Amino acid sequence: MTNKRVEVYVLSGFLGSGKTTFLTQAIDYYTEAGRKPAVIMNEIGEVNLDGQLINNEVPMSELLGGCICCSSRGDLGLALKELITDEQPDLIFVESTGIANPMEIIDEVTDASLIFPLALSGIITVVDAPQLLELSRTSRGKTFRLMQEQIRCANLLLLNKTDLLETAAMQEVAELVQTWNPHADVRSTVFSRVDMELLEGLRDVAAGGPTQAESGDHAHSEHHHDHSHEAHYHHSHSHVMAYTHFFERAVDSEAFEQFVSRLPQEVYRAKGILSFTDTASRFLFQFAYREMDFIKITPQGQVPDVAVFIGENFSRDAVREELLKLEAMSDMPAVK
Ligand SMILES: Nc1nc2c(ncn2[C@@H]2O[C@H](COP(=O)(O)OP(=O)(O)OP(=O)(O)O)[C@@H](O)[C@H]2O)c(=O)[nH]1
Repeated sequence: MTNKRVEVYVLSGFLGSGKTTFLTQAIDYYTEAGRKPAVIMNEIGEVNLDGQLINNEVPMSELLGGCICCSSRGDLGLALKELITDEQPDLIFVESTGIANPMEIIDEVTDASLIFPLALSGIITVVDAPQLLELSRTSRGKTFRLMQEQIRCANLLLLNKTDLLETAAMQEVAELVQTWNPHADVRSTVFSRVDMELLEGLRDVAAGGPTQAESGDHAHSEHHHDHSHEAHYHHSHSHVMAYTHFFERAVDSEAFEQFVSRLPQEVYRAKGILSFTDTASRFLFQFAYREMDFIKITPQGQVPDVAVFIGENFSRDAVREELLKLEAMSDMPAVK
């Protein structure tokens, strides 16, 4: 009976670090190996855009419009139960929002494992290595502390986007991360590519190794702290905000690119699905840590033209105004 427990992997990492990039590869790996993966995705925006990148044969449950760690306790447990009952997967990946504190999620998964046939098998944190390095040199703010927390609880750490770093800088990030979490298996990655067999080895650690034992204690004490005192940073996501824009009209691709490149520094993540007046295909657009990326897609199901902007204390109105101006230049209707 105990062998039949569904393996649950918590995937954490700051916004845009490469979690979905990792997830698509993990899904391919397990599907090819004849095992059935399922996914729970949590997005702070009102639509799940990352889900578009996931093979539509993979059972997926969505927790939208908020952060797992702030939404009512039990939502994640319920989603896990439903997936297990309805789909009988072999393993489940829980992709948290980039702003979630994984401690709370670990807490919920372990709570659920008391009642349902599942086991927390690994905590994988994807780190945007260049971003962490810059933050460690320049700021000690909330984002930095959240990243630190996400790194501390992992048993597999992917130092991602190393294609954007020199060797010396890479060394600096690796050392930093090692001091915060000496227990984790740390790997440098480009586009989150890693030998997926590593995941198989995580189970032993998660089953009672130092990382999990520490995280467990931590989760409980932090949790207690949150509810009894002034909101702790990871529970007050008030500094992080999102604006979701549903398009009425398709916009010009170049004008849109220019608009994205002019976004204020405070907007550190944006993504969307768009139709352009000057392209035949629709595009999934990504903006993370000031880098822009457009991928041609044919969305599954009915997905409207939409873009989500995530950042700290930026003006939603200003972003909206700019987008409305772009829309005003077009007479081609958007997909709604
Ligand atoms: N240069 C570079 N870009 C990368 C790498 N890994 C991922 N990216 C890009 O970074 C962007 C964000 O990647 P995602 O996998 O969507 O990140 P995420 O963590 O799922 O993002 P959220 O769901 O918003 O938190 C995409 O445009 C990726 O193509 C990398 O190693 N190097």
